[in-house]
Amino acid sequence: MTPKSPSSNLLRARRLCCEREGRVLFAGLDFDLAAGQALQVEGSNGAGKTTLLRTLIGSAGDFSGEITWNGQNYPGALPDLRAHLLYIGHAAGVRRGLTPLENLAWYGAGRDEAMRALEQVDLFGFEDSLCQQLSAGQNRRVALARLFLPAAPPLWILDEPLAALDVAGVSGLQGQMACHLSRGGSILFTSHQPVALAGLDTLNLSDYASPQVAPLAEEGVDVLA
Ligand SMILES: Nc1ncnc2c1ncn2[C@@H]1O[C@H](COP(=O)(O)OP(=O)(O)OP(=O)(O)O)[C@@H](O)[C@H]1O
Repeated sequence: MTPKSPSSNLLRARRLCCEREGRVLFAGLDFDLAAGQALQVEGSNGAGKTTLLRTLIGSAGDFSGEITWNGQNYPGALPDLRAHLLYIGHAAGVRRGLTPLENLAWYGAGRDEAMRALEQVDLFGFEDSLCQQLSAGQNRRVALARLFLPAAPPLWILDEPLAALDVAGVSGLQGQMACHLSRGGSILFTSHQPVALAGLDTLNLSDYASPQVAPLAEEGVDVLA
């Protein structure tokens, strides 16, 4: 197989619609994510941000519309997408019975590169502590340390990466995101906080929300005041 240049990496959605429990979360959603581009998915609680991300990584197959990766349609594109993807979900994917070093080793990192990544997220001295003994913010930093490994894949999909981080943590992560973009990587992420990234594009799910059918106050139907 001929290796693709970073500039050929492109995630694209057209007329994307997701529905949960009979409720349309978003419909008619279009976006392109190219190499070197960052896209922040915005929307209120329950708008469907996590659902969108899980759909894009192939964990939720119930959607209508079209998603392509490098020109190939889902679900056929998913094996190649996953080979180029680093996904950090809401739950961060940290194995709490392991140490930070062991967590990074699970993702294939050698000790030296894992130590360097843990230093970057200010976890030096905690590398051998069990994650279950670390704070919420420190566990988030363990998850985010994967972004600081030299072999980090080109496409990052991150669900609330800034959650639980202190000011220095936010600043360090923003710096690493900028560095990734400058190397031709791409990032799609959610955040309820503003993120300082040059050239950041936004995708607000409220622009794609369908009007919901209001409950009818029919005779014999109880409607809460
Ligand atoms: N597997 C599922 N089964 C049923 N309903 C679901 C499922 N996944 C999500 N939902 C519903 O879809 C809606 C959107 O959820 P989602 O987690 O995508 O929102 P969000 O925009 O990420 O919210 P938040 O900002 O609070 O994290 C919610 O009402 C949720 O209950």
